[in-house]
This record gives sequence, structure tokens and C-alpha cells, in this order.
Amino acid sequence: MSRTRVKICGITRAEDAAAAISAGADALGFVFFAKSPRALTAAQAALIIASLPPFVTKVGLFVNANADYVREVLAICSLDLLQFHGDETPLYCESFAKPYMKALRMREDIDLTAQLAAYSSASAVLLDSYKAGVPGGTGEVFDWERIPSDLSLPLVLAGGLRPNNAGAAIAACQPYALDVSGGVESAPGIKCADAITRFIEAVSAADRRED
Ligand SMILES: O=C(O)c1ccccc1N[C@@H]1O[C@H](COP(=O)(O)O)[C@@H](O)[C@H]1O
Repeated sequence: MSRTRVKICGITRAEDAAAAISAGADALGFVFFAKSPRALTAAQAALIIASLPPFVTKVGLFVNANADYVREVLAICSLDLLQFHGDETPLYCESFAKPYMKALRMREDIDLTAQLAAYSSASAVLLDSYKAGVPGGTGEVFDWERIPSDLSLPLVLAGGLRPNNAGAAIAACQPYALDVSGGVESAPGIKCADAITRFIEAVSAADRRED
């Protein structure tokens, strides 16, 4: 089995980015959604990104953003992947000519087959918990049994992940990657280096069990 990748989302400080990378994170997420406690400006993100070593995937997270704003961020920040976490259409997601992943929130009535067909141009699908009125970063887990085993896109699992449930998440659905934010924080927007290390150790231990 291949290694489960880890994305640490909601980076707001260079020291948190450095801690995530030295713990072994594959990707860092930058939240360009003003209502999030983890939001930062393009200029702030660009400064952090400039401090990063190579071979780390930089992900820009947007929620129903104006397309001009996304282009403005792309002009300032060297992002590798866009994460659309709202109700963005496939056409909108494709319009930036950048790899993207589409976040789908697991509402009871979601038709995953239809959604995956609609976003077939995505590099991955991110499945997150559904909480009315909260677009993401809920800190809540959804029932992983609801995820079909034959998804047509690589699965990025999110929603309430923590060091003590990362292993169970991998055992339950063998995702391509885990995406964690609140579960490795000491306060909203402030990452905890020890929790990040424990999270990535739990992922590695689960991968060894799956082999
Ligand atoms: O992190 C945020 O504040 C956020 C805001 C709006 C949309 C998505 C957001 N984060 C993403 O939400 C999931 C789950 O986060 P958590 O681990 O439950 O805190 C994850 O994909 C984040 O990238």
C-alpha cells in the first residue's frame, strides 16, 4: 500500500509551517476565506510560502470566492493546488487552469456518484463533515462507512481528524490523504507542533499496519 499523504490546513505562521514540514507533512493549506479564524491575506501567505523548502505542496483554500480574488491571490502566491470548499461549479473550478480539489460536504442526501462525475476534472475529491451554516473547519467527524470504496477520484479525507483517530480513519477508508486543521491546533489558527508530530506518527503507524 502507498503512504497516506498528510495536509496540514490553516497555516497562519511561518513557525507552524516549519514544524509541519519537519514532522513530515506533504502539503500545507492557506485559507483565503475572510470569515475563518485561520484566514490570512495573500501577502501574508506569500511571505510564509517564500520561507518553505521545495517539494512541499502549497494549497489555497477558497469558499465561493470572487474569481478575480482567486486570480489576485494566484498572482501573489505560488500555489500548487486550489481547494474549493463551497458551492463552486465545475466550470468555475476549471477556469483558473490550475489543479484543484473539490470539497464535498457529506450531507445526508448527497449523491456522490453524480458529484464525482460533475467534478471529473479535479485532481482529488475532499470529503468533509456537513454542518449547516459552516462551510468547513467544523472539527466534526462524519460516518466514514458512508464512503464508497470505488470512488473515481483520489480521496482526501477531512473533518474532525486528530492524532487519536487518524489511524482508525486510514483503516476505515484507505484515503489517498488526510487533511487536518482544528485537530492539530492549540487555538484556532495556531498550530501545535506536538499534535502535528503525533498526527503524522499515527498516520505512519497506520500505514505500516495496512502493509
Ligand atoms: O479551516 C477553516 O477554517 C475552514 C474554513 C472554511 C472552509 C474550510 C475550512 N477548513 C477545512 O475544513 C476541513 C476540516 O477541518 P477540521 O480538521 O475539521 O478542522 C479541512 O479540509 C480544512 O481544510
